[in-house]
Amino acid sequence: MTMQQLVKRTPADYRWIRPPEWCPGCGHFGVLQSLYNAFAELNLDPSKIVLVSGIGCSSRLPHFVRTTSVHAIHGRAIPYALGIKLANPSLEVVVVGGDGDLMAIGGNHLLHLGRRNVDITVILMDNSVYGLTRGQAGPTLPPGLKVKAIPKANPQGEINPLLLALTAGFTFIARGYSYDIKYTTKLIVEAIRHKGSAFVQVYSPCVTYNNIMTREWYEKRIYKLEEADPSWDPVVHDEKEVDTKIRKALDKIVERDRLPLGIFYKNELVPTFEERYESIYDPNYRALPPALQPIEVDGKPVVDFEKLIADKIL
Ligand SMILES: Cc1ncc(C[n+]2csc(CCOP(=O)(O)OP(=O)(O)O)c2C)c(N)n1
Ligand code: SF4
Ligand SMILES: [Mg+2]
Repeated sequence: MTMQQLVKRTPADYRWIRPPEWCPGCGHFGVLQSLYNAFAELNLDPSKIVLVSGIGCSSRLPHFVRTTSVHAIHGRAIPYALGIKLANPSLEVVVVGGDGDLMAIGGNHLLHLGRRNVDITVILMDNSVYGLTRGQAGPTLPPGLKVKAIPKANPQGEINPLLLALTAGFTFIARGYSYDIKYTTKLIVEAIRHKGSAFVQVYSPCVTYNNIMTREWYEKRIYKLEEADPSWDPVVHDEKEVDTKIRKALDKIVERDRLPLGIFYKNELVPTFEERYESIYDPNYRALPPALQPIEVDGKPVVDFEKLIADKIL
């Protein structure tokens, strides 16, 4: 057993000295606490976690956590996360962001993470508005709702993030609720443990700008899949079960009047991108990933750029 494994960390070990700067009561506090709890439960070494975000109130979260982090540009957290994970697959890479960041400007990147099944966890802090820029309609705001900052009812249709993630190919799909920290912690733990791309949508109300989808609004609608159906089993145990499990997940994901929470789908039988890359391109990829390879010897680059240019590889 290594020294790292002997250390038993607590949620406080992941708290950064800078206190969160969100409005009192904001749902994002619950996601932050759930993340501290999940990291502690998994006893992750803070220096091996990389949190990546874009721009938004939600995307400020990495500032409040004692890990390596990248507060990137709006909508581009996933490409940064992909680069980090592929350069050093031993890192635990977690993306956090809002519905604006991950579903609107960054929606395309989400699709391509799913189909690649890179071992990254994405946590969507969903409040259906652009909190940081004062409450405009976000892509998950249902049509017909009139939140504070828009002049009339929302004329646009909404994105169902779980439907998008499932069809994109994410192999772990779950939904939590930020004021239920214990439950959200459990989902985040499972998502990080999962081998492959994991997506967790957390309903995380904006108490300042979303005056419709409030705590009361959610608490009238949410329920837990496994409480409603004790036989609920989202795990694909055999490849023959894939279609049936996807259909069962879809049935629940499209519910609108009631909002199910829990794990909808989990399939670890799909190889990750890292596994495929290793078997097709480089059997030493994970043992000696790009981030651990020397880039120079005695001040000279290891790579012969002249040759690469001559070979038309660059
Ligand atoms: C390229 C670009 N376009 C637009 C913006 C303005 N902007 C900043 S945050 C944001 C959306 C934030 O909403 P969300 O991701 O849902 O986070 P929340 O604040 O609700 O937690 C927008 C549109 C920007 N910073 N950069
Ligand atoms: S504006 Fe909304 S999302 Fe942003 S901190 Fe305040 S309550 Fe939270
Ligand atoms: Mg938002």
